[in-house]
Amino acid sequence: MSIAKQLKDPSLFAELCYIDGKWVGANSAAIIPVDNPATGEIIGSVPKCGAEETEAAIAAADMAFKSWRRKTAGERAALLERWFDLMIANGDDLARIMTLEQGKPLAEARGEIVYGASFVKWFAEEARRIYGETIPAASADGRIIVQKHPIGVVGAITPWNFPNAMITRKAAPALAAGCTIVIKPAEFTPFSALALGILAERAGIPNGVINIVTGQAAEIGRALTSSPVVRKLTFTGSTRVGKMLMEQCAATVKRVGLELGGNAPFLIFDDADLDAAVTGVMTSKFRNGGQTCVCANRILVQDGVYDAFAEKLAAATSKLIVGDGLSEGTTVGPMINQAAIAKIQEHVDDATSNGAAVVVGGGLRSGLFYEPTILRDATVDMKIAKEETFGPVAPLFRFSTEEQAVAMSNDTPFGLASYLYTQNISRAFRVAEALEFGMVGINAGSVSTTAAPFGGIKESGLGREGSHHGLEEFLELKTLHLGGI
Ligand SMILES: NC(=O)c1ccc[n+]([C@@H]2O[C@H](COP(=O)([O-])OP(=O)(O)OC[C@H]3O[C@@H](n4cnc5c(N)ncnc54)[C@H](O)[C@@H]3O)[C@@H](O)[C@H]2O)c1
Ligand SMILES: O=C[C@H](O)CS(=O)(=O)O
Repeated sequence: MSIAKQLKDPSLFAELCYIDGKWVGANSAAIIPVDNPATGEIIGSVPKCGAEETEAAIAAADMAFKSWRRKTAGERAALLERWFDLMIANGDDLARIMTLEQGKPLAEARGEIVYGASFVKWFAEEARRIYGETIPAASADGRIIVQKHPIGVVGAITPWNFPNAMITRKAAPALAAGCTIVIKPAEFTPFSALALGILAERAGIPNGVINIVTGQAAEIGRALTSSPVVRKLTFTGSTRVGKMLMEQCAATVKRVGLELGGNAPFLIFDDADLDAAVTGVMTSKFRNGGQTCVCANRILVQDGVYDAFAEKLAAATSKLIVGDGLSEGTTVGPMINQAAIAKIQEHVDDATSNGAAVVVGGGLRSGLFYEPTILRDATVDMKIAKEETFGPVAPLFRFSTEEQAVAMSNDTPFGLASYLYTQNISRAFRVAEALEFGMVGINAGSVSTTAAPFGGIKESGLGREGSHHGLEEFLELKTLHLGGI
């Protein structure tokens, strides 16, 4: 059945791009089919745009910037509030679109819609708090005033794993700051993005303020990064592509915001509350089938609780229900594509051929459905220790001392999220401060919330999203010097 027929409001399903307030196809009329990873069925198509259409979107965003930046913070906030209200009101349809194109269980998709919308609400409120500064000058009659201005037209490139929230976490602060935006969603999940465009239009956000271009990633990316009009590129996705885009942005000295890959360690000490730690791992590891940048990738367990923890985690994992995200009770949906399955299997095969033992799962069930898997006796030389698996596989590593656990954790070029479970408050702070990661969950399996800065260090990225820090990323400081210095 077509997506539209499954929606309360079929008009939320768009198969065209949104440029300058108009719904348009590619200039060449070429399209890209989009499938449902749970069934393999083609569920629609989107325009296969390239440089020309992206340049048109940039020009529209540039024109709209002139008037959008001049709106009062209250006016921008009111439009964002209306966009938020429409997301919440249409939450069921947005969630269904997401599950159909991305695969995650419907309950998780609903959760993402609320999470995604929360950024719009948050930054609508923050728009009113873009304060400047006055600084005492060196001379008695001098004055120094610091103003904050929107950076300009923003290019945003987003991934498939969170097709709604990764867009709103960028677009909402950009618009709140007075910027306009050109968004290129992932080719696997364009319909969630386009539905957000429909709701932005209905909210009355002016033409050209939000533009959404689907199509050829490299060509659209190149048009965004090479344009002198685009003053900031914000990207969420793999470290490989992020590095390439950063290089491309150098020619026009754009500001870059990069939310890249992770390799999160999850430390469980002998003194941890083991049941709480199991709950934490289940939340962190299996959300979105393990396809989350902050997912626990390496689970490090201290000697004294290793066996007990492995047993408890295996029992909890065995209760997960793999299936179509639309089926009642499903807790783990399909992986996004064959390449994802191949990488997961490669990691499991490499681990087992080097001494790891499968406790639960370990293989493909059918189609793109991979079994939730627990591996014991994982070691640091395995691929699974070095790369992001991005699937429902939990490898258990063993450690003896706190120092060893910290060293193992930090032995990665990535630095996004990390987690630790202990009941010793001194250890909690000591270890958290020694972990080289942008975020640390202490007795917490989740670090994702609107109010907190989200982002990584090292090769996991640059800049922060969410929180009041997320707004600063879209603002430039301008210093006015009055009188003598
Ligand atoms: N740090 C974070 O906040 C965060 C959040 C979500 C995902 N991620 C990371 O994203 C990765 C998974 O996402 P993915 O597979 O979609 O990543 P990806 O890098 O393949 O794709 C991300 C986006 O970049 C586009 N893209 C691909 N090649 C491009 C090119 N040459 N030029 C311009 N754009 C290009 C894609 O079309 C997509 O829109 C994982 O590594 C995950 O950890 C990070
Ligand atoms: O994939 C990583 C995202 O940032 C998702 S979330 O913000 O942690 O939900």
